[in-house]
Amino acid sequence: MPTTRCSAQDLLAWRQSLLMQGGRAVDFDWLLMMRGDLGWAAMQKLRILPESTVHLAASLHDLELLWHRHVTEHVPLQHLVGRCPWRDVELQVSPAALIPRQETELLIDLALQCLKPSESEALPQAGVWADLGTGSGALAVALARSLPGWEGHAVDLSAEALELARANLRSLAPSPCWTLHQGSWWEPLEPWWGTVHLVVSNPPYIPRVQVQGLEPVVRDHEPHLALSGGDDGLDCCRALISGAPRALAPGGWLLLEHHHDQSEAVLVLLRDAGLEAVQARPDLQGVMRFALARRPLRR
Ligand SMILES: C[S@@+](CC[C@H](N)C(=O)[O-])C[C@H]1O[C@@H](n2cnc3c(N)ncnc32)[C@H](O)[C@@H]1O
Repeated sequence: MPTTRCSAQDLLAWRQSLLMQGGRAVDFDWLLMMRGDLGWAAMQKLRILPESTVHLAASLHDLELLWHRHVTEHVPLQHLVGRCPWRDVELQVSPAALIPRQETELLIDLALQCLKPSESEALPQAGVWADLGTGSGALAVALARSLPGWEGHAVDLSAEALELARANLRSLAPSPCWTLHQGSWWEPLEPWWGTVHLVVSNPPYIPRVQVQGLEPVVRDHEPHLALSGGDDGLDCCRALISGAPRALAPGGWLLLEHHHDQSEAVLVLLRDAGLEAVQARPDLQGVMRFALARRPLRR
């Protein structure tokens, strides 16, 4: 593969000239890291030691072509490099599924906290988890790695997304503790209804009319099946919550990600479904983006 060797100041001047075409510096530096293998520390060194020599794992020409496609056709950089760092892994990504978002990483921390409310407790050794609307398989990969003794189920309506999830699970969580299912939300898990201890879902939650107003990098390149949540954005949350009391095991947890302005509505849906310990949780900006609840132990 062609590589590049040049001075730090030449690289910075080249970077500046490409940023004049458009796009964000933070995205350009992400491309340098993911395709050029130029880490954060090396990036800082460019400015401190402008005379130093830099090695990139790609040619400047290749990087220019990728940046040009990103700026002119709004192709997500993750699609151009085919990979995306997420939690402690690097996932394969493609137009078949949503690019996993950083905020969704928190859903895993929240889920593990539900299973292990205090530091002194251990995670349960066995159980059943499900990731409904798995997309690239990001959440399923994280659960399979965190809960190795558990049985896992990842569901999606999209066959293409499931193929991507399969590739990620095979390479990042190779133990045979997970199964993929094509179908709608709880429906393919009917044989397991009443036995699922932990369910995570980042469903499509954008109100239909807002989808057309999204940035082209999202609207034109990510599957609309992963984005639109119906007229008010809550159709998928309603389906997930209404099935939860039957499908969860007694005491089992449901954790959902939702849009920035849906917290109250989702909490009401969870309470109305008869779930208990209903709580909202914020993202790193302090915005309530997650909701959790559990099935009561006794009815
Ligand atoms: C917002 S994406 C989330 C993907 C992945 N979990 C993540 O966090 O990156 C929502 C996913 O739900 C899937 N989906 C949409 N409708 C569905 C349905 N009725 N049943 C199952 N999955 C569905 C989409 O195909 C998409 O992969």
